[in-house]
Amino acid sequence: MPNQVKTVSQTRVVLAQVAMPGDANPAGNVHGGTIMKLIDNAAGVVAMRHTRRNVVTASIDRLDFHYPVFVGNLIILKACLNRVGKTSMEVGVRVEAENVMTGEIRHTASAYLTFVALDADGYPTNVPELISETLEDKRRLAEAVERYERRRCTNCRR
Ligand SMILES: CCCCCCCCCCCCCCCC(=O)SCCNC(=O)CCNC(=O)[C@H](O)C(C)(C)COP(=O)(O)OP(=O)(O)OC[C@H]1O[C@@H](n2cnc3c(N)ncnc32)[C@H](O)[C@@H]1OP(=O)(O)O
Repeated sequence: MPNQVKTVSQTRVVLAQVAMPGDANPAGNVHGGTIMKLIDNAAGVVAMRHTRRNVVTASIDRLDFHYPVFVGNLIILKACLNRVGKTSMEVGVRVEAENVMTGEIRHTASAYLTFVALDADGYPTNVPELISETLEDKRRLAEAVERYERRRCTNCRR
């Protein structure tokens, strides 16, 4: 049912993956590009669950890595839909790294991604409405609207 209205909680995902030696950069920490791909996948699943359509990543906002992720850490990605436009959606992703031996969890990165839903011919198509139910959902929506306005202003100056 592609056009069915959905709540934020209906599409949120938590993905977890153990960081393996093959994920490491030459310094032995997890490669930033590996984390970026996981972020794109987690956010993409949320956008697909909301639309039940093919989606493409249109943009990724500034991405800061606060702490290194080490091989053996459990990488946990928490993603949810913040805002929908006409054919686009903003998904927020929080990345945590858990040391499974000690239980220590560190917030290592956050990112905001915009996805566009495509119809069967590959053209942008309308996305379902989003219901922001909780106070947290509403705060995220308000912040997403601010980011959308900022992006629009930046694009206008080009
Ligand atoms: C076999 C199946 C199994 C499936 C089960 C597995 C599930 C596993 C899931 C994994 C999920 C992975 C997810 C990875 C997804 C990729 O990796 S996609 C690859 C990288 N991305 C691309 O190649 C996209 C290339 N770009 C494009 O195709 C086009 O520029 C776009 C993004 C479709 C936009 O097209 P356009 O003609 O510019 O569209 P336009 O009508 O002007 O704008 C449409 C909307 O996009 C917005 N927009 C356009 N550009 C931007 C921008 N730069 N920034 C923000 N918003 C923008 C507009 O504001 C507008 O928003 P609305 O007002 O409608 O809400």
